[in-house]
Amino acid sequence: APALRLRGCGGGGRGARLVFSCSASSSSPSGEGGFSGKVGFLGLGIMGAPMASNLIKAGCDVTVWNRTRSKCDPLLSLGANYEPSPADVASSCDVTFAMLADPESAVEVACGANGAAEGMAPGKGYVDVSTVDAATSKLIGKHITSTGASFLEAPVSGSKKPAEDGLLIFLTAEGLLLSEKVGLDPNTLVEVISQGAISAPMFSLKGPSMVKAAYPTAFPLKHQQKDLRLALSLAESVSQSIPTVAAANELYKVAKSLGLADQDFSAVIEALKAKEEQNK
Ligand SMILES: NC(=O)C1=CN([C@@H]2O[C@H](COP(=O)(O)OP(=O)(O)OC[C@H]3O[C@@H](n4cnc5c(N)ncnc54)[C@H](OP(=O)(O)O)[C@@H]3O)[C@@H](O)[C@H]2O)C=CC1
Ligand SMILES: O=CC(=O)O
Repeated sequence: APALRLRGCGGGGRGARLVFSCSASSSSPSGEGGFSGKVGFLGLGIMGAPMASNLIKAGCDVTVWNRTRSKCDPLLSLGANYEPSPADVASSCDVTFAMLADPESAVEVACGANGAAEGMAPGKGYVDVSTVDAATSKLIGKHITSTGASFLEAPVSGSKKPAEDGLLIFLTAEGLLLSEKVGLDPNTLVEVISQGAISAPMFSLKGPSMVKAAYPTAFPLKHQQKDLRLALSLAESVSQSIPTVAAANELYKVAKSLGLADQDFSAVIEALKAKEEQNK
């Protein structure tokens, strides 16, 4: 049977990295515990679709659901099963992943009517890989664990291409990126960032788009601005000053007002260009 392995490594505790793999063999080469079974996937957008696709290609028995039903079709062609609601996916699977746009959709899919929590039970697991804030994650965790199921918050660092290539880095810290105030070991933070897409390679990934002024969407600008909003809100809650994020957020807001919300976030450079024009 195919095996889906979830194991924490590196840093330990709140800063641990999640190594996630699905292989056609049930034996773990490292000898560590894993599990075999049915895998659910909720949210088949830019990121979710290639992640689910890789699971299927690796031999996992995958069941999908997406708000817009038609986005399931390519996955069904690859052999995925379909269920009509998050609750149905959760009840028919051993572990269910969710890759949703933002906190609101993550809560709706997990805790709303016919949400995943309704299909959870002891022995099952729910892994939210969307990028959300700590309060949202705790709320979802509360709903899921109240059913006796397990919950893991595991946002990913990477983008469309790393998702397609199976090279995403899963971050399993409870409170992300805002220093010891939110309980994160800064050494682990540095280690994790140095291995992720938010290290210097992001510049080589986005720089060419900025130079060409062509922004094919890998990570929508609207989602980047949402993440800045989440970071600002968390920082506010612990009175932490994050001036660079605040400044970046202003720039992303300008970019959104220019109609660039659905472009790749590298289009933020257009906001700088607009400011220059204004100052002429
Ligand atoms: N793109 C990237 O490079 C990266 C993105 N992320 C994070 O991953 C997450 C997903 O991003 P991405 O795949 O790019 O975004 P997309 O906009 O492509 O996908 C968003 C998904 O959320 C679903 N969704 C939105 N609102 C609702 C709702 N109210 N109810 C149910 N489902 C809903 C969409 O369904 P529908 O198809 O019906 O619209 C879609 O499946 C975000 O949290 C983002 O911050 C993390 C790392 C990199
Ligand atoms: O949400 C985006 C990321 O790369 O992290």
